[in-house]
Amino acid sequence: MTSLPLAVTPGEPAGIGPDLVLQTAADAAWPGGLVAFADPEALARRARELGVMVTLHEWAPGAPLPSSGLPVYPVPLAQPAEAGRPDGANAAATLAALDRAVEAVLAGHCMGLVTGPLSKAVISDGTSRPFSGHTEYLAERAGATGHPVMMLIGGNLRVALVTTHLPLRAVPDAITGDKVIRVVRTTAEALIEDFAIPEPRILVTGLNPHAGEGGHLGHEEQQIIEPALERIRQELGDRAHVEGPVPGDTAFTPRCLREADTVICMYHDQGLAPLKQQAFGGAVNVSLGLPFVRTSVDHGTAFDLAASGNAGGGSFREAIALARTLAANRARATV
Ligand SMILES: NC(=O)c1ccc[n+]([C@@H]2O[C@H](COP(=O)([O-])OP(=O)(O)OC[C@H]3O[C@@H](n4cnc5c(N)ncnc54)[C@H](O)[C@@H]3O)[C@@H](O)[C@H]2O)c1
Ligand SMILES: N[C@H](C(=O)O)[C@H](O)COP(=O)(O)O
Repeated sequence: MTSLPLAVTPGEPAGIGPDLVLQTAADAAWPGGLVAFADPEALARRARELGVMVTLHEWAPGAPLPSSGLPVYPVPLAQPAEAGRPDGANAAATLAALDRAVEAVLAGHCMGLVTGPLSKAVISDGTSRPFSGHTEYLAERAGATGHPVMMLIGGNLRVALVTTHLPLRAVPDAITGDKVIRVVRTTAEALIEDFAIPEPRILVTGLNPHAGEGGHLGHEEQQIIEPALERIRQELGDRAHVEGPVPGDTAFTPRCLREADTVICMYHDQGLAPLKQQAFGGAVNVSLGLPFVRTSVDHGTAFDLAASGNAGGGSFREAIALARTLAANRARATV
């Protein structure tokens, strides 16, 4: 299993995703083991723009990997990709590349999936289907019965989210007891099985300032989060230690973090702002609770940097390394 390649999708073809894939493949120290699902002509053009030398080899699932260069499963774009100028006409092909990569992973031809950044707006506008993010889309594609959890890992933080890509106004209604329980359960199971952390310590934040201040600043803690945590504590028993709800600011103080393996936050920016402040450019996004390993970068499409050669590849390299570790841990856990 761990000798299989990783499937990689460069993501938005006008963004920096193709740069990261090509620069990684051109690195003399690069040991190989990636297959790109992308338009070979678009990759070749970006390589020329970057001045990067990489030989691209057409690849099909099950075929042997070339001894050097970058294997590519071809997924043609509708229009030539212009660096920094996203084109909705390419949105369907960009999603198709993701679909082919997921199929290759599910069919056992690749050990996991590493995704480059997509623009949710370009995909939504270009395909006329709402696209809120890879996490939600992959869950749908993979037919996961569970509900995948978005976790970002960087610096000394692991942050998981109860709600992900939705308007802030919709967040309180989206936080239900069942959802809190599912997210804590999925996070605990992934920490134990994928990350090999026995008895993980999980800190769960509240939604409101000061975790609701005893009901004076909001009722979600008393009415929803506390009862849900009580139920999941009983379910998990000694397998994990769940604390909370703690105020969202206090959760990120050094003392709290020393006592936690993961912080579960109620909404996107409550968790990702502290994480990106600490580790942007070197952190990894991982989808917990999927039937396969999927990691991604911590940054977006950075249209301003596409084809400039100035896109940092730290997060992409970490995403590849973590995908390999998680795949190896999963393989060990299933023998
Ligand atoms: N994994 C993903 O698919 C993913 C993650 C985050 C954002 N996005 C998408 O990206 C788009 C743009 O989002 P944004 O502008 O908020 O964030 P962004 O990460 O694209 O850009 C924020 C800033 O960081 C810089 N930056 C980003 N990546 C960098 C890198 N590798 N090296 C150096 N500098 C880098 C950019 O130049 C910009 O100044 C949105 O459509 C969003 O949905 C996708
Ligand atoms: N929420 C992520 C971030 O801010 O880094 C990002 O948008 C990617 O999410 P998906 O992996 O679901 O596309």
